[in-house]
Amino acid sequence: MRVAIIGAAGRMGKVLIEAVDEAEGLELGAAVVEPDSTLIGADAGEMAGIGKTGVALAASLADVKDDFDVLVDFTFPDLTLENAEFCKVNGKRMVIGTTGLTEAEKEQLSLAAEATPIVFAPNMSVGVNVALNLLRTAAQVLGDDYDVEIIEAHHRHKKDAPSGTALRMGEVVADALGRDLKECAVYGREGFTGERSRKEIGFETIRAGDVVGDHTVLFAGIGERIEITHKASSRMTFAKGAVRAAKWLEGKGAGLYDMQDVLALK
Ligand SMILES: NC(=O)C1=CN([C@@H]2O[C@H](COP(=O)(O)OP(=O)(O)OC[C@H]3O[C@@H](n4cnc5c(N)ncnc54)[C@H](OP(=O)(O)O)[C@@H]3O)[C@@H](O)[C@H]2O)C=CC1
Ligand SMILES: O=C(O)C1=N[C@H](C(=O)O)C[C@H](O)C1
Repeated sequence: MRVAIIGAAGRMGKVLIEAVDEAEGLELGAAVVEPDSTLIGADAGEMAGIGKTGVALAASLADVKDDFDVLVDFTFPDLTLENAEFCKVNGKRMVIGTTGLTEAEKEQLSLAAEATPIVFAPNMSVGVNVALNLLRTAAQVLGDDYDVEIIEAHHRHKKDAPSGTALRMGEVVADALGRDLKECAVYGREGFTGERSRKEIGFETIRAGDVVGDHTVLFAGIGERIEITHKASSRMTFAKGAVRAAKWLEGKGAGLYDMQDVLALK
């Protein structure tokens, strides 16, 4: 199966090139950088620091249309939606790690997935996806007696907040507690806020240095608290998940899937 990576010179893009190069059964078919990049034409592997791959960095998906079967996209919402339309029209499968999409943008993605199979997940690591199931269990057992707060930390370059993973964690916990996250989420606190309402789910965001991605969900009751924490120490954990998702897509029909489907955790 031939894989194209878009956003190839990005933090995730470079690691994805390495992960695809190492993966059995996958071949790097194309790597796309932004259209004004001075890197166009350079070898993708050399740019990623793994030596020659024989794949030249391209300026657009249209330029490499015949060179891949699956597109791996860790970029930003506008571009991801554009790419999903391209994949829909050209019969390409897709693995999407991009976060920060609005509800309307997610709806647009669902429409593209009616025509082509797409795995879309805010976090491709096995650990986070196992943690989502632990959170569901914890919330079901602890119920409304425990206050829920979600704390996440990422590197200084991250553009969206809270992280896609933190939001997904919030959705899972809210769902298990019979709440709607849109109604009970509180994003940061400042000033004279009054007492905490019992059913809110709080989000706290830290942006600092080179933190790859830390998430903690705190369930705090009277006399005890439980913290479920995941810490990513290398982006390779996300890239390996994306590789797994790309392989899993082979033979799948059109539809919007996530990593819980890929890992059979549903
Ligand atoms: N699901 C998951 O497991 C994970 C998801 N993510 C998400 O992935 C996304 C990307 O993160 P990260 O790699 O850190 O971000 P980066 O900003 O490092 O990467 C994005 C890359 O896309 C490039 N780009 C911009 N426009 C185009 C274009 N038209 N064509 C091709 N490439 C283009 C950018 O180039 P330039 O900088 O020159 O504009 C940049 O190199 C984020 O949404 C992040 O939250 C991250 C890690 C894990
Ligand atoms: O931007 C990042 O770096 C990450 N983004 C994802 C998110 O928003 O949840 C996943 C991971 O934590 C790294």
